[in-house]
Amino acid sequence: MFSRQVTKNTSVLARGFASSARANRKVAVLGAAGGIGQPLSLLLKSDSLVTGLSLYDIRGAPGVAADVSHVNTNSEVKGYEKDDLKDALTGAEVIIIPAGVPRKPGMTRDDLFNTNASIVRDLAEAVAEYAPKASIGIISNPVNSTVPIFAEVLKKKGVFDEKKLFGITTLDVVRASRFLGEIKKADPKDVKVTVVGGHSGVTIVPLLSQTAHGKGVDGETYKALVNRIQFGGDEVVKAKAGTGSATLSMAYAGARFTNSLIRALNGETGVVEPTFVKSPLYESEGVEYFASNVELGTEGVKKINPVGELTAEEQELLKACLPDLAKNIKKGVEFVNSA
Ligand SMILES: NC(=O)C1=CN([C@@H]2O[C@H](COP(=O)(O)OP(=O)(O)OC[C@H]3O[C@@H](n4cnc5c(N)ncnc54)[C@H](O)[C@@H]3O)[C@@H](O)[C@H]2O)C=CC1
Ligand SMILES: O=C([O-])CC(=O)C(=O)O
Repeated sequence: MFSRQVTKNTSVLARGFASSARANRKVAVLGAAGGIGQPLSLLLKSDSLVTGLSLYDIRGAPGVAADVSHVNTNSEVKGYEKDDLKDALTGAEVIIIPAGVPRKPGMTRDDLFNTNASIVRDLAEAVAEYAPKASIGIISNPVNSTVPIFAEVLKKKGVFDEKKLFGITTLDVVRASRFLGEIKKADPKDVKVTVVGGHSGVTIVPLLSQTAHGKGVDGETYKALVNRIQFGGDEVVKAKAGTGSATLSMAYAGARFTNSLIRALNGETGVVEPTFVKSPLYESEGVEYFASNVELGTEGVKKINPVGELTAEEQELLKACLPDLAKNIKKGVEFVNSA
């Protein structure tokens, strides 16, 4: 099902996602009853690498758990709500977080900060207490700020491991692959696009020159494609007309990321996913977190790949990205430390 950046992968239906040497992983989803949480939980239930599924939401997760638990795969599913966060998190090795409000038309992701920052902070406090060694994937927006918020809370609690905290930016490469495939009339599974930076507007930097299919795209077509990749989320927000943002494609992207992470944790080598992590790449320019292709391993982040060679246009895109990204990161860091 998942066409991935670097390693091979085939149909989930054919093999229940990829198999791996040691398949024994409990995954917790926080925000499991939401627009993303429900289809993500279903996809994780169909992933043979997920042996336990712990579904938590402030409301509704036991119902979702009862529903997906009837899917005839081997994993155990349990649902938790309200104050049951401790039980939901205990023993979780991977925690995926789509908790928080989505955008409405006219809003930026940063407009979600006021509501989602405190949701993510509170969940980070619980994770620090009940699952401090877990690998954590953050979906909640604004990702450029929620990842630093999560990190600052874990630092305060003395349990921050930069190898184990990931902002999930997979949807950007999923979109880029699909949109470029449409233009080149190619099967998206053969179209791999590297996307770096952050996860909002101009902080999303597609590197089309680094893929064979992207090389010939220029002029207005290039500009329109870059814009569509950067603002793909807005396309969905507008089409949903006030009822939310991308949920199904995000669930697909989140399940792909989780599957890659588990395969790497289980010892598979050569697993590479784009993800927003604590990164040295632009630290000297005040950007402490940055998405690029990251090789995953048994401890989480194994190797952060550099962005590679950029065209003049891509250098301009990166120039526009860095100051915005630095601002978003600072806002997250200050939210925790000025409280
Ligand atoms: N990283 C990415 O690429 C993407 C991120 N998103 C973001 O994902 C988030 C969720 O989006 P949707 O699922 O569409 O929203 P939704 O409103 O449908 O679901 C959110 C769920 O979070 C739950 N929730 C709220 N506070 C909680 C808490 N303290 N603990 C546990 N659960 C809590 C709600 O009860 C609700 O069920 C939004 O912030 C959205 O912007 C959306 C699409 C892509
Ligand atoms: O656009 C949004 O608000 C949701 C999101 O992050 C995306 O779809 O990429």
